[in-house]
Amino acid sequence: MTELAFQDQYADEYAHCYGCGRLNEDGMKLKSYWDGEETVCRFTADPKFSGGYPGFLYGGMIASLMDCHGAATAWAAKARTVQQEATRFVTASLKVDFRAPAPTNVELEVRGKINEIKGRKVVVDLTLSAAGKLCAEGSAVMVEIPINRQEG
Ligand SMILES: CCCCCCCCCCCCCCCC(=O)SCCNC(=O)CCNC(=O)[C@H](O)C(C)(C)COP(=O)(O)OP(=O)(O)OC[C@H]1O[C@@H](n2cnc3c(N)ncnc32)[C@H](O)[C@@H]1OP(=O)(O)O
Repeated sequence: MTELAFQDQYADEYAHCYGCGRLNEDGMKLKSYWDGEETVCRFTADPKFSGGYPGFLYGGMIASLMDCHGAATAWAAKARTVQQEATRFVTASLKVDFRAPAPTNVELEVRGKINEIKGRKVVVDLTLSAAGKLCAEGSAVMVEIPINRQEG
């Protein structure tokens, strides 16, 4: 049986994100999974996402990968620990330290680790590596959308 990605378990109304929404035809459709107590997302960036120098990814894309994987990790952590269906997490805060250039055309590995779960808030520690080399690290504060939020 193939494991379902976290993002593929979001309700349809939460599945339109450019980064990871399965229903966004133009998006990147990032997929995140458990790997023991950590989570992992793998993505190879097309050279069209280069930064100022050919062959290396622009910083906004690095942040975007960490952001979407962080939101998905928060969702999965809530589902696993509280054992209740989560709605969808949005990013309240994202901090990224860029440690080394990240290449395009090379599989990148984004990893998440739960730092804190408190009420609707989940804090996720994140890294992004290429071929085992750390390129970026940071953390995200993710907040779950209350069920009635969409109704105003
Ligand atoms: C976008 C929403 C539309 C909703 C209507 C329709 C929804 C339809 C589905 C949409 C699905 C979209 C999915 C998109 C996924 C992305 O792309 S995220 C995009 C970027 N992020 C955003 O646009 C979020 C904009 N910000 C917000 O909506 C609100 O500020 C937030 C994040 C929901 C938080 O507001 P809140 O619900 O009033 O929560 P609040 O009680 O203030 O804080 C909860 C906890 O988080 C902490 N916290 C809050 N902000 C911060 C911060 N900046 N730094 C550190 N800690 C913080 C608080 O301190 C608190 O912690 P504790 O005191 O409990 O320890």
